Amino acid sequence: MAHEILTVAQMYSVDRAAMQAGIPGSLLMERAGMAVAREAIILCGGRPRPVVILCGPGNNGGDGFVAARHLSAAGWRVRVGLLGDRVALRGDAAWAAECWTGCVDVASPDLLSGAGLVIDAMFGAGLNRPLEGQALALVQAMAQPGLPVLAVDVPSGIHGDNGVVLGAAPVADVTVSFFRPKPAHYLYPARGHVGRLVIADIGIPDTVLASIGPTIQTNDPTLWRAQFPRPAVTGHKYQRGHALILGGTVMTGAARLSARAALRLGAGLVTLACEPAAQLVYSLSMPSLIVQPITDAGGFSELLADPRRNAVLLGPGAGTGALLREAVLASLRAGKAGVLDADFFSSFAGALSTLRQAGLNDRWVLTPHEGEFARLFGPLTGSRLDRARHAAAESGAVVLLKGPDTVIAHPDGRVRVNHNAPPDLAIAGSGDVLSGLILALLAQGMDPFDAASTGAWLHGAAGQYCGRGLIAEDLPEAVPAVLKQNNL
Ligand SMILES: NC(=O)C1=CN([C@@H]2O[C@H](COP(=O)(O)OP(=O)(O)OC[C@H]3O[C@@H](n4cnc5c(N)ncnc54)[C@H](OP(=O)(O)O)[C@@H]3O)[C@@H](O)[C@H]2O)[C@@H](O)CC1
Ligand SMILES: Nc1ncnc2c1ncn2[C@@H]1O[C@H](COP(=O)(O)OP(=O)(O)O)[C@@H](O)[C@H]1O
Ligand SMILES: [K+]
Repeated sequence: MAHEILTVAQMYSVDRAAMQAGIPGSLLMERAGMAVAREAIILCGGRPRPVVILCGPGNNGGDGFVAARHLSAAGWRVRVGLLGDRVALRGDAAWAAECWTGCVDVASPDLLSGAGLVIDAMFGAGLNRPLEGQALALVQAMAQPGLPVLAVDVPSGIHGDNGVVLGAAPVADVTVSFFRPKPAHYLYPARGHVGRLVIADIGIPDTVLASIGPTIQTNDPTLWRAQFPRPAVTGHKYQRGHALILGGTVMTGAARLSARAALRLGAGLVTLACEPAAQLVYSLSMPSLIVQPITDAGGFSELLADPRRNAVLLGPGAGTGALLREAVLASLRAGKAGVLDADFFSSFAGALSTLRQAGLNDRWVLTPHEGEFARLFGPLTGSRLDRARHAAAESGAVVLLKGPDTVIAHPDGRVRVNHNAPPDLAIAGSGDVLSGLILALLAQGMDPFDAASTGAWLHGAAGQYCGRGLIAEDLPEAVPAVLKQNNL
């Protein structure tokens, strides 16, 4: 299964490389339009419906003309509406329009009356400004209840790279794109407009990717299955890593959730360090948890001195006092691997250089949600993907930017987009479970970028497994079933 996501610029390079390899652009367009026609037939259960195809002035419109020809040949009643002037069509789009022998109307909202399906072939990769005028009116007209929409490449109005809606965009039932997906197919808000995504093979050989060097991937077990830690037959607990968590005194639920997740995902031992006032809460919560009372950061440093304690989680429920700050700096200086989450971001707001000086590097995973992200990194611009990548480069650490489209970025520029998380995960404590999952994988020696990817995916899978009504406590308990289900 292919995991690459290509930016619009990379897709244009792919196009050029395919043509240099001797595949004419018109052939690519022919196959693209055929794929669109095929998916329209599937969408309508094989029963022809009156279809309106709205074609734009570029090659996206060209795909529409090809689809029109194939649907018409299959016995469908096809009306084509063109946005712009027919004589202004160029290149392959002009060729595709010439091959269409039916009539071509001026694209207008009236055309849609009586339609059983609309194919949106107005703008794809070439969208370069917000929709207005007639294009905007057409998108608004597509929002009729009960009118299915099939989008070609991307719903018109969606920018392929950043997932932003420029003005307006239809909410498609199906989007048919070609060769590889674009970032917008996975990033919100665009993802909410894409519907079912079909990536059609239009005969571009995978070999063209060698010269492109894609850096963005969709997150999936095939990327990290081979690195997933499994207990050795003759292994003992110390070979499965010893995770260390700093627990707070007031919000004790957070660190308990993290600890539970770390234990469930196979960390050999989990120690939770806390002030004596909270010791009983933690001790009584989980018999398998080791609880170590500490009175200050010196006590935490003593725990760090044991090299077997190889992975540290700092932040969930930890409060924003001196203890957390000093524990973070001591852990970085000690050269541990770990996860920095939750209260860590308030404690180190705008203090990236302090963290870097203390030794923040790619053994560490930062797991902010949008608000926490802005606290540490400031108001960065660009897509979530751009911002996570920028933050990873700036911090030197792996950055996992949480959300329905969690983005995981490595400082070397690699990025993965997670896409299996159900909205049921948007609940208190859910992020604490995620950081505990990643901690367990780091403790077991997994590469931090893979650990973050694996943690995000398992978190999404656990959310799906529990379904509606889940609470954060359910997620660690779902881990054994999810591992079994996925043969991990
Ligand atoms: N391998 C591949 O990738 C393959 C790609 N293929 C297809 O090619 C598509 C890309 O084609 P493309 O480059 O011609 O761009 P496209 O999306 O048609 O738009 C450009 C036109 O829109 C105009 N325009 C832009 N924004 C506008 C706005 N807001 N409002 C109004 N006008 C606006 C812009 O006008 P201008 O900026 O010049 O004024 C220009 O005329 C791609 O999405 C896929 O469907 C397949 O055929 C096969 C293989
Ligand atoms: N709409 C959503 N769909 C899917 N996952 C979501 C959605 N909203 C949040 N999440 C996930 O839920 C978790 C919430 O984490 P966070 O905000 O840190 O919660 P908490 O601090 O209460 O633990 C993150 O893993 C995030 O990716
Ligand atoms: K489109």
